[in-house]
Amino acid sequence: MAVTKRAGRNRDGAQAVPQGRGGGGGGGQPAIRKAAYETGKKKEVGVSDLTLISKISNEAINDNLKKRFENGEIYTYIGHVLVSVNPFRDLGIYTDQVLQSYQEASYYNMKAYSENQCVIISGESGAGKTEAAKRIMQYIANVSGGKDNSIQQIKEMVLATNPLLESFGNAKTLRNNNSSRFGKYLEIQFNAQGEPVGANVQNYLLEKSRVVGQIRDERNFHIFYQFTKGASQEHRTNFGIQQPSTYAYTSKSKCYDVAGMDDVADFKDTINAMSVIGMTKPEQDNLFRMLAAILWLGNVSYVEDEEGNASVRDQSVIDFASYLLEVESAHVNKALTTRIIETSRGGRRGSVYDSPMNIAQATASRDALAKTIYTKMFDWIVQRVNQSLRARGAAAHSIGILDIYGFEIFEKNSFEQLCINYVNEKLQQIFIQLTLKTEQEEYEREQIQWTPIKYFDNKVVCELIEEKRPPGVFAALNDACATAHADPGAADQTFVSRLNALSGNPNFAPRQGQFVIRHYAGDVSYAVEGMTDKNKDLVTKDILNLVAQSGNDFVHTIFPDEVDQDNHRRPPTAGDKIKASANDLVATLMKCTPSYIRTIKPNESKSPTEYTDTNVMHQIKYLGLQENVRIRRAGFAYRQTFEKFIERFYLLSPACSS
Ligand SMILES: Nc1ncnc2c1ncn2[C@@H]1O[C@H](COP(=O)(O)OP(=O)(O)OP(=O)(O)O)[C@@H](O)[C@H]1O
Repeated sequence: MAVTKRAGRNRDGAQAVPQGRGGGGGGGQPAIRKAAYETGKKKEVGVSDLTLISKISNEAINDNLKKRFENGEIYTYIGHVLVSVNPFRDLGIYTDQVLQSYQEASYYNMKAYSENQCVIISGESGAGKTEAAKRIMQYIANVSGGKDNSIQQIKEMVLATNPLLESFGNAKTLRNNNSSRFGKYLEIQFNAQGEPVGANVQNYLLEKSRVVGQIRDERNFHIFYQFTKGASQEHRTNFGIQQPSTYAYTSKSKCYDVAGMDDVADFKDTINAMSVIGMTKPEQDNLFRMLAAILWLGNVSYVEDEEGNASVRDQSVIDFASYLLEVESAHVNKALTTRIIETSRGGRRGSVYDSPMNIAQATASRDALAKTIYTKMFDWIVQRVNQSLRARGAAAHSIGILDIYGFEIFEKNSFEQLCINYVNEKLQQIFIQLTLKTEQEEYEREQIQWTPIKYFDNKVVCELIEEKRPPGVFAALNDACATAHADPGAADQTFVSRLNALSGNPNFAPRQGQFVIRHYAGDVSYAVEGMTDKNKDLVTKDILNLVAQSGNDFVHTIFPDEVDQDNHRRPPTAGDKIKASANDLVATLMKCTPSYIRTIKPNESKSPTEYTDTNVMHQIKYLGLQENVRIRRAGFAYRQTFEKFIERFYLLSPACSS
């Protein structure tokens, strides 16, 4: 957490005089102000700020973090950057009393300097980003005053977004039992007195493929288990809800429970969070009805008829899904076994007819419907949260907290990992730009004597993925989607041939059916199969026709006026969307004063005692901590524009004393 122990010296805990070289500050802003002295009784283990270590090396940083970790000290600074090592246990340090004794840099700076702030939390999957984000929210709620009812209500709602969005957007993965499968930028708006008056959530790319399948020992989104285990009798009767083993979408990976997680209790928290946010019972029922529809759609299976076409195995399953979606069962049957084909002649539209699908195509179309409903529902939840959190009164400033899915490498990596890792590259790029690059450039510009400190600039990897010309990975994918039309296998092949153009790139290597990207955090091998299909991300005409016939108002709400499919301009692909939102995010973050939290995962076993040197060393290296320490140590601890310096310290001038 970007929080420092409050110093005893000044009333507000601020250090009145700028330090000399080599301490806190940095990033061009006095982001975190360090304590003048430790007020706690505990003896400091190692150094609490890595700029103070005697010798700068990856090994020395590791030794220091390890010593502190083993002593229950998970937070260590590098000037204004906070390094946090996941303790995998409750340290009992987040009590109200402890929170009150701390001073969080972004909140303080927002009030003191009237600047919008952002906290960028990064680190690999399971390193502790979401927990850190929650602690910051808890801290802000704790110290931001406001006895007023509406302020209290905003605080409660902001905190309630966590259990709600986690239920629908988090899942157990091999790397993390509560892994965020979507990205989130929460912006809390404050009035001139520093009281929260509203908030806004921006969500990024939900991993929707998880709705219809998970690998062994992973689960679907938490909500599916919460609902099936904890549903009320009313929902069980009306929506046909049984235990998770009943449904293909929650039983294929044979993983129903997560150690330390109580789905039934969590379900109560989810419902409670919905109520706090202001979701009415009918609104909640709408969501549960859609969840039930998804679960029952997953149970639709097919047999092959004499012509090799897919035919529904058990009509009663379709009938029940149709009842939930409020669509005639014949329409669902048709949408899941045939597809609309449109002929064109000489660029003109020809005739339209239904073509039967084989089992693989029918299964894909069933899954597409389930995934689409879930994504639309998730977007609706975020919108609904934003509607309730709309600012009451004038917002003067804001603090944004970015908690995005962490960098991940699995045995098999697909389009989802490419997008997740791409966003992580973009965040690393911001960190490099603002902490390693700009500062050195500034010294050079101001002709301050400076020995350049080398670091790996991952800009080249961002370009490899996102450049239009020469075409990067996303452009190659788009190109393949545009040229190879309906057959996904052919599109994947075209993609492979387009990728060949990248083979000279040192951060790229084509492999048989795969390609490797040398990311800042490690080499990842991506499987080509299915990538173009995922990139296309089309809501098919068949699905749109189906939902258009629904008698359920909520279905129409989540599928508002869909893209005009007759418009022949290519709709944005999933790659286009993630690229655009990642670049918007970067632009938003660049407008704020940043604080950074670099989270570290000490072991793979999620053990509270194990500290695996090789794992941590790898993270220390790719996070660029050593370079960060070098620059912070050699650079000026306090760097501020003259205007802001005056604004902050004019009272100390003798000229102001009379
Ligand atoms: N400060 C902390 N105190 C106690 N436990 C923690 C702390 N931070 C993380 N954990 C434990 O580690 C788990 C993983 O942390 P978290 O979900 O925050 O990781 P993440 O970086 O957000 O991962 P992902 O990218 O997969 O979403 C938590 O569920 C919790 O059990």
